[in-house]
Amino acid sequence: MTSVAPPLVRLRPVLALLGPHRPLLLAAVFSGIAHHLVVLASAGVAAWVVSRVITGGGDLTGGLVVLGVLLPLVGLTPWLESYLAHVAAFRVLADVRGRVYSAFERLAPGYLLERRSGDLGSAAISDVEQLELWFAHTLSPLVSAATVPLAALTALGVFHPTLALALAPALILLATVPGWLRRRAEAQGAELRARLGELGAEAVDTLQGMRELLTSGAADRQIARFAGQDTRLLAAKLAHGRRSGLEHAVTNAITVVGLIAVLLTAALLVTGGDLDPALFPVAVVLAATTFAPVTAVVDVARDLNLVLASGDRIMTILRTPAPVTDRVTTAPAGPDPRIAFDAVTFSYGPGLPAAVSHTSFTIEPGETVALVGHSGAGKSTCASLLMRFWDPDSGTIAIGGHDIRDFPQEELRRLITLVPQDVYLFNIPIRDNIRLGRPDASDQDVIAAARAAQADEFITGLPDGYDTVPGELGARLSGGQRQRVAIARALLKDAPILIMDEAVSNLDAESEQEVSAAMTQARKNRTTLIIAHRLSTILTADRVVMLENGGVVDSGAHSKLLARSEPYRRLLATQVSG
Ligand SMILES: Nc1ncnc2c1ncn2[C@@H]1O[C@H](COP(=O)(O)OP(=O)(O)OP(=O)(O)O)[C@@H](O)[C@H]1O
Repeated sequence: MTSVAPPLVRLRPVLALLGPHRPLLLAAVFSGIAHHLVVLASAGVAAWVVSRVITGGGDLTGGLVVLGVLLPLVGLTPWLESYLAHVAAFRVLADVRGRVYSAFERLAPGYLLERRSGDLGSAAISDVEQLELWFAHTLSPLVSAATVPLAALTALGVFHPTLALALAPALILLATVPGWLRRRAEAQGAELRARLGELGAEAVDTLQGMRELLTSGAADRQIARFAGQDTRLLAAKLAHGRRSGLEHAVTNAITVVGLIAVLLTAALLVTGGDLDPALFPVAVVLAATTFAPVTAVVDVARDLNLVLASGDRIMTILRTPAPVTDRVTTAPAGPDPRIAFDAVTFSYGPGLPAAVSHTSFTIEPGETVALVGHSGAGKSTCASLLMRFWDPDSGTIAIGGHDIRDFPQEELRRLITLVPQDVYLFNIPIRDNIRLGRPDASDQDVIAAARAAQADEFITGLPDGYDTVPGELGARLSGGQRQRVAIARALLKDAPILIMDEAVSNLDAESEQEVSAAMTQARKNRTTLIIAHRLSTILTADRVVMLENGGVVDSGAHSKLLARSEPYRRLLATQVSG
């Protein structure tokens, strides 16, 4: 990702993420300024005391009392700065993480299909974490770096203006160091974050597809691919490190040259009789202390490119508009679960062919309609449109006579339950997986739903029964078992409309019988749309709607279609299993 906007413009939205935590960070900034001023003052006073001891002159009590007051503050103020800045940063990070997760939900599933999940995971976790550098370690030092040197220059100027003039060039030069290689640094930051995201995505892909990799003998190739990406990440890190090291070296050199300049100037002023010798150590200590906050900022600024890149990646997610938005806040009262597609046309993006074209069909309350068609005919798209994952380009979909856009999405999805083909089980106990759509359901209700879905018997046979954790992606359960858990989930949610995407993969005869019994149970008293791949399912449907190239070619009872439609007979012969 290349960005042409200057860093301050790009950091502004990142700053806005502070939100209600602004006062906390402001308190950290004040503590930071106080810390540097206290260090400056105590170093100055200490140098003054030392020079009085060396020159053997006068009463030290006043200086020692001031030191006695300042020294505890030297310890307290940085602790306070660090504590407050970290509390603010961690709170902001928690907020931003919440906003990124909400954005995932808002953008699902369209945007998520276009991006790799490992890369999105990296944005949600490590990019957000990267912002800590900005909120906890950059903002406060940045303000201190701007204010403290001014105080030191003023003090030196009071001793002798030439001292301030000797220090100023080094300070100004130091402040410009992050700008020297800015473009290169930003490109490196973007590259590094992108490579990290890519590697995360590859790792997730590899783990998810491990079975396929092993069975196709492609594991070695994948390892080589992974190693290739790792090498690219290493190259990006080395480039970042080289530039960062160069900046560090330059910063050190400028600091030393600046100190020598003040030392020499002060020495010349003392020998020329223009500066009180007692002020010599004070001037040198002041100059040395002044560099600390500036170099601290230059040090963190070396990694600011990573913050900018992470901020860009996060803002891209937060700013992407949702594919569907709510236009109402309340749903129509108690709609009949009658579904009507009316001349619906939809394509997945500009320039792409219509996935569904002028499609019209209805499902009466309590009726089961089997949606059939060749692969790519538009069956899943119809189901996605009914759940408003996308809105049609033209035409309407209505439930109980109300356009589905007249329901808030949450209310609409409360009316519908989906049993997908590829059931996703979370790595939490089976009982909580079943409870997903109704978290307040009692254990008895969970068990009743599992019984109705023919799942209770196998669940109670598992080592931990309903407390068994099904493993990542439900890996410890068979396909038929996962489907029955999903049906139990649907039964427990008890929505009036059911969408089922029947599994294409072959289940063994026993599993198939159990899944089909569970499906029959789930369909009772519900308006059901089944994306059907089996004749046995089609036979139990009240009506069949056949799609071809996104449009309805025929609909009616199976027996009638069988008698009158050649495309339907061909479909049954080639695509539908027994
Ligand atoms: N996310 C997407 N982006 C772009 N095109 C898509 C997307 N999903 C589906 N399509 C395209 O839309 C068309 C309809 O796909 P859809 O998944 O609805 O068909 P289907 O009948 O459900 O097929 P299958 O039985 O194979 O699942 C196909 O041409 C497909 O390539």
